[in-house]
Amino acid sequence: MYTIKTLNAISPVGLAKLPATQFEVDNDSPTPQGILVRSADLHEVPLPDSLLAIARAGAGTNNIPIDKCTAAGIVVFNTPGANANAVAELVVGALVAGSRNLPDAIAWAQNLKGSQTLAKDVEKGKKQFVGPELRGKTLGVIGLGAIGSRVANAAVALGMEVLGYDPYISIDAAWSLSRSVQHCVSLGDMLPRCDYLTVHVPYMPSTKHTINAQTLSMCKDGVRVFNFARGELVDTTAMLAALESGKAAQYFCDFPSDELLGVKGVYCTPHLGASTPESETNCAVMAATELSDYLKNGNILHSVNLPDVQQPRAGGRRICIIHKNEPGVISAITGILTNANLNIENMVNKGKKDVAYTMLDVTGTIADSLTEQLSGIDAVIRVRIL
Ligand SMILES: NC(=O)c1ccc[n+]([C@@H]2O[C@H](COP(=O)([O-])OP(=O)(O)OC[C@H]3O[C@@H](n4cnc5c(N)ncnc54)[C@H](O)[C@@H]3O)[C@@H](O)[C@H]2O)c1
Ligand SMILES: O=C(O)[C@H](O)COP(=O)(O)O
Repeated sequence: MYTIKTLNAISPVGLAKLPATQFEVDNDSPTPQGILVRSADLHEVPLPDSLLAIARAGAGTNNIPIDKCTAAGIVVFNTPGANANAVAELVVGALVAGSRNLPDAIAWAQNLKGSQTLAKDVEKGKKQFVGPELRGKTLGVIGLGAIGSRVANAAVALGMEVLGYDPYISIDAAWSLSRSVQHCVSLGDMLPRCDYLTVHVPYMPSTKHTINAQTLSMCKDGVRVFNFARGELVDTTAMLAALESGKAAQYFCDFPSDELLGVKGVYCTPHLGASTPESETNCAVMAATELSDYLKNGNILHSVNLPDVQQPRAGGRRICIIHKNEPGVISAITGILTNANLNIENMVNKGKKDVAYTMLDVTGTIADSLTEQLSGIDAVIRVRIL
């Protein structure tokens, strides 16, 4: 029986992937083997020794202390692409809403309630909300992953000229991108040409303040900026100055902060990008499935800190070892298994940066001391025998 703790509301369709015969969901457990989380911040939360895996039902993992998890042999999963459609639709909605001044226009129309001259007021007042069509305008997309590529393709379909910047684009994302999206090799190549700019990169130290005073200065006057990725990607002080000077006309942001709220030209939504029933279900199902397959079978799919390793069971017992990615570990492991008179039926080893994962299916009698012997190898971080 595995104990799973959920730190945010996780869709019941996802939790149904953890049947009560094998899993108990106990949110008060001090010793869970698995955690299911959305945006709850785990940086200051103690990680118990019992914890084997954390599954983030969503894309961004900046709320999880990844290096600390890796050092403790805790596998961190996310759910790539599972909420991308929800975010992309919201961004397209924001592009239209921003361009046509819908938030201000709606608020203005609400204030007409009770007017005796409503129809006249409408016709007289509407000119203040005139805004440009998207067709023929230029959109810059920074980050062409699951979300950025969908936004770029949708903008092409709306008749926009689309510029894309992503020096690390994956092969899958590149294949899914419309051929009309123009490749920019630098932000300097893209920013001076954009009427609209949207950012879809993960938040990491290297992407902090991707939009800053310098990058904003390269933009066209009156640029409209959309940030449905992470608040930290945009330097708020620089953004507010750009709005004040007219360099930027609008800033749509899914991450409200006190400085942003109430400022003319700023439109904040309450982190709504993934908040659709479809995406909540997709993310929860994917996260629960990843967690279940790792806990029961040692298989790793969509981990952000360990290599993806999966293989069907080949009989006997399965030994799963997380270890440092350095020479001599495999021979030390196989030496111990040989001395223990165990036969290796199947074995796979993969590394990712400084860490590696070795999974072996063995036949023979496993002694109680085997976990301790394998854990005694200097480079070994965690051993599980399933
Ligand atoms: N508002 C929301 O509710 C919501 C929902 C989902 C995701 N997000 C955020 O959006 C981000 C992107 O999500 P995704 O599903 O598209 O992720 P993804 O991993 O599919 O795509 C990210 C892309 O950014 C690119 N990239 C990385 N560093 C870059 C850089 N310095 N310059 C340009 N490109 C760079 C990567 O190559 C990749 O193609 C997530 O990390 C998350 O922070 C927000
Ligand atoms: O990175 C993500 O997937 C989003 O920010 C969604 O976060 P949420 O699951 O808390 O809505």
